[in-house]
Amino acid sequence: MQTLTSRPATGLQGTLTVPGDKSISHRGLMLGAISMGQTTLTNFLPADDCLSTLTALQQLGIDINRDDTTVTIQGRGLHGLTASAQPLDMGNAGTATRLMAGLLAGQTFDSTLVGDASLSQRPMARVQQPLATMGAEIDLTDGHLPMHIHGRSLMAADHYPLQVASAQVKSALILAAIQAPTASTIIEKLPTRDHTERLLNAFGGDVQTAADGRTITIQPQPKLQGQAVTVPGDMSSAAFFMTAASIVPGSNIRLTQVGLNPTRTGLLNVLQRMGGDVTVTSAKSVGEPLGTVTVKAASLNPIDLGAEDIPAVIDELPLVALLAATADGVSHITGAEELRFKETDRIATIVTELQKLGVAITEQPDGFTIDGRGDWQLQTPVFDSHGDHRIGMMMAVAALRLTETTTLADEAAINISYPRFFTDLQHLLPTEVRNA
Ligand SMILES: O=C(O)C1=C[C@@H](OP(=O)(O)O)[C@@H](O)[C@H](O)C1
Ligand SMILES: C=C(OP(=O)(O)O)C(=O)O
Repeated sequence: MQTLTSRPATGLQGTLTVPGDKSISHRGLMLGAISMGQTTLTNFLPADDCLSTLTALQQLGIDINRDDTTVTIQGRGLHGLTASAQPLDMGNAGTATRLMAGLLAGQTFDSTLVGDASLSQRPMARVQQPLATMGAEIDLTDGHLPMHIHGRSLMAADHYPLQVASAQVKSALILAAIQAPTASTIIEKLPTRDHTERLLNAFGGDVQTAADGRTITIQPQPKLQGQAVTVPGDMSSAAFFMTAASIVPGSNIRLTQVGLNPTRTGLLNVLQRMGGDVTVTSAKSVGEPLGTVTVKAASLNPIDLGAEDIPAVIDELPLVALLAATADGVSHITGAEELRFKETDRIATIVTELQKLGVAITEQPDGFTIDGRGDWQLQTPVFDSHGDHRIGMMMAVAALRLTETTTLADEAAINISYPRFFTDLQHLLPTEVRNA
């Protein structure tokens, strides 16, 4: 149980560099493993999810060394992985599981993937079914982990239309497609984060997205070469402080080296549309754009988001709910049913936790409606992450608006994506409330 910091007198102040991006850290490890020669990842995210990927790749015979946020991988090429004697434990990481499914489906050996209780409830048929059209043989238990992958030669994907707007499913297919004998084409439902495409091209692959933004062509059997990759700061981690600075009066913060890939900047757009005080300065980028984001407190307007807005803000929707809870008027979030398939059913957990603040939030099948008034009436001071890192951190940000003392149960879940979260938050607080 963690005691949360309540209303800091002068708001959040100062400059912070958030840790490396989780999505890019996973992908950097995997691509390093299947490239020839050495890959170095700088500013790698040493959080539980990425460490699950790192350990799994070691079990698959790859020599990987980590010194805090610097990782060195001795790649063995596209056909250099070897069978693991033990099941691969993917922990809590959906991204690691789905991407590994695509990567391992085309290998010459069998693999078994397991995970924790939350991951074992998450849908895996979404990768099994499209991979099966490429000839993959993957067994699930009722659509869930454990996953048994019978490695075999794959066929190309021929204009495969993705059924869900999911970068994880897209990336699984791309990692399978590079192992096929001929070129593959897949068609996204909506554009989603494109880190796999960018990184594969940086390692010597050839993945092209057509002008429609949805049709992706993958050339087979690339000769991938190890690279030096600097992982940009995680926009999804920066988002907690962007939200905190927006809703805590007096705040003025600067976040540096934040990844600004346009498929990830949905929260910046949301804040701008809500009347937030946000300034973005782009920096020189290598492969992935990055820059500095300055955020000051502002009074916010309500917002409506629909299906096409969702992918670029999918992991920030708990924060969108919190922002909407401070805006004067009714916000509608629709087309976000994917939230039900995350670490928790995030529609349910967002509603449960925000109702503890007295927020007028109503659950919908595909999102929620919030009548924000800003004058919350705390109903219960004990918040719960429900084992979901993003819900826990969202409630720690909410607590910054309150004058009452509150606590967070199951706060360890935060280690999944942001072990340094409370330290970084303290760094932005005026000295008199630090370590309160
Ligand atoms: O590809 C990725 O790295 C991720 C994609 C998203 O999932 P979906 O693509 O399944 O929506 C996101 O929620 C997750 O945190 C990371
Ligand atoms: C949904 C998330 O991650 P994953 O799907 O990789 O578990 C997340 O980080 O919010």
